[in-house]
Amino acid sequence: NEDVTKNQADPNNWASQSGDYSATRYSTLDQINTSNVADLKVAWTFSTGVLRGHEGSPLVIGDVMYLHTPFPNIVFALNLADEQKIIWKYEPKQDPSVIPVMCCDTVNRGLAYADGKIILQQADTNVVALDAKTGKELWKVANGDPKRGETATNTVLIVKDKVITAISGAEFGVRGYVTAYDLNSGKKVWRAYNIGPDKEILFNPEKTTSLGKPVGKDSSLKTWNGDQWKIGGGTLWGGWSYDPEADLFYYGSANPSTWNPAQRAGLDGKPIDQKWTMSIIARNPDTGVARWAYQMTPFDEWDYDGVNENILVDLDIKGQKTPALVHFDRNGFAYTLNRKDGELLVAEKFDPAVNWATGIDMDKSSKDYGRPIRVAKYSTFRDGKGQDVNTKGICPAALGSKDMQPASFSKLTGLFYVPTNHVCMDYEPFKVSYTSGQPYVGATLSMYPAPDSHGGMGNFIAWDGAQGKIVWSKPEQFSVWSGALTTAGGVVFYGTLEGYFKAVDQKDGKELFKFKTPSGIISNAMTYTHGGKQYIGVMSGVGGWAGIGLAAGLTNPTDGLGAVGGYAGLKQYTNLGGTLTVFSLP
Ligand SMILES: O=C(O)c1cc(C(=O)O)c2c(n1)C(=O)C(=O)c1cc(C(=O)O)[nH]c1-2
Repeated sequence: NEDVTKNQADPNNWASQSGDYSATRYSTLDQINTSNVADLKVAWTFSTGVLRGHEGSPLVIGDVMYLHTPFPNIVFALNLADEQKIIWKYEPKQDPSVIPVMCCDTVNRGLAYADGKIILQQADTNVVALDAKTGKELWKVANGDPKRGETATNTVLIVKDKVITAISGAEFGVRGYVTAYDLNSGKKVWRAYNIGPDKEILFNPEKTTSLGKPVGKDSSLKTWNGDQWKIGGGTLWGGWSYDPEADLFYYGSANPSTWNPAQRAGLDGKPIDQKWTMSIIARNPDTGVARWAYQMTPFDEWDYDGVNENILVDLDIKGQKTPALVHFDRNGFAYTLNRKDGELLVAEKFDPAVNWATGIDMDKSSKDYGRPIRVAKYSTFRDGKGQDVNTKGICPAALGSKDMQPASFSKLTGLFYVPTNHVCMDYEPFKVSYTSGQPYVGATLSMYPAPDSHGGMGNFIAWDGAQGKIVWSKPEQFSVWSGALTTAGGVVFYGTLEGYFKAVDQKDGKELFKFKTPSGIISNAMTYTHGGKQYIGVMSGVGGWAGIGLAAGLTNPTDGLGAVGGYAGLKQYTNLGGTLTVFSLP
């Protein structure tokens, strides 16, 4: 979309959730830099009036900031040229019965802007286009049905005249799909499922490839036992990216359901892949047809959803400039692929705790090429005997070495800055039956800091995507559940679950600034200018999966799929909130 490209190219704006189509979250602004960031002061704050987890970030287009909230998904337009006065406020009417159908808090990952329209996807899956000037509703379309377990938390991707969007609910047996709507009318253009028959997943058996080979007929169907695929999960709710040159957009798919692997084994009782869950998929935005796909975790046994963002940068790999895609997966491996054809280039652990696999098979002649090399004792399937057995000490935990919190790529250093988790788990699968719209999980979990390490549950790291190596690592007490921002000022910004907003040096991870905001931070740092002055913004509001205990008032340690016990210590540091804090130099 030309308007999106134009707005993204102007660093005075923060024009889309990921900053640019490549999802680098890098800004060329440098007024605030390593030598003066310690002097940052709060310029202004804004209370959203909503508690629970605040994800995503505000957008800034020219003089206007557009701000969203978790359920009920209120949208504010604030006039930056007139003391942040509220220009308009949009409050959708949503049935609160959607709240218990959301797996991991009532979060929303933010708005999109194009051609004078603000696009919001509400928790109840309604996609709404608002007139950016007036907040008037232009069109509205239901992308799913919460009664079937379908909800929404994602931002949308706008490419050309299409609004591309996702669906959540793999913990409710929802079969995931990606849908394109016409930006001007809201009319549905195409829908592609991630699992099922070829004509529904829009895979071309001869032309869609995986690791360089055509996927062949029924590439998904033949990896499922019977009809399980119909309630098989593989939703998508993470970050998007788009390569205009290849004309491909990229996303990852979530876990197969249920979480009890014994219920998903093949007819012969052996593991089967459950394609295309846990996969990165590259599709054409006009037709939805897949160009390539790569599955990170075949036959998932741990809930290592593959939905994390895919960052598109050109990297020097073995002396060759390569159009790369870099992905930090929940399973603890960072993958570098060729984004044009899906060739696998690098796959290495970015979390030293990872123990469920020793590595990824990189031998092109091996029948297991591209597949994880598993460690039997951390299997929760155990040759079919894992049901009702508590497998202990699996690293990472189900929420992965990294969850939805997006990383950033700095053009200054050529490195990736990654908010990570450092958490392990015990996982006990049990038999569960499917009822439409009800949880379909089938596992009891407990979570704890990675043992024999620094005692904390997170690290903020710098990563070399060409070498597949950690450059530096900064320990954090809790998982870093906030998205990173890098700038040409040499600084990288992120927030912590305790509520600190931090600035560190891209070179060595040295902490240059920190400020305790009113609540834990799970949103993404952003930057913009107004009146020639650079500002840095971040929302606080604890929640998400890691903060679900506080957000939903849960205290039983195994509630919140094990996160309540794991992050119980958070309540000593912070409380619910919903505030935007904007910083500037004095
Ligand atoms: O499978 C799904 O459909 C689904 C949806 C969501 C979501 O929409 O927030 C999460 C997850 N899974 C999930 O596995 C997960 O770790 C997670 C973390 C969060 C969060 O916002 O903190 N959401 C979700």
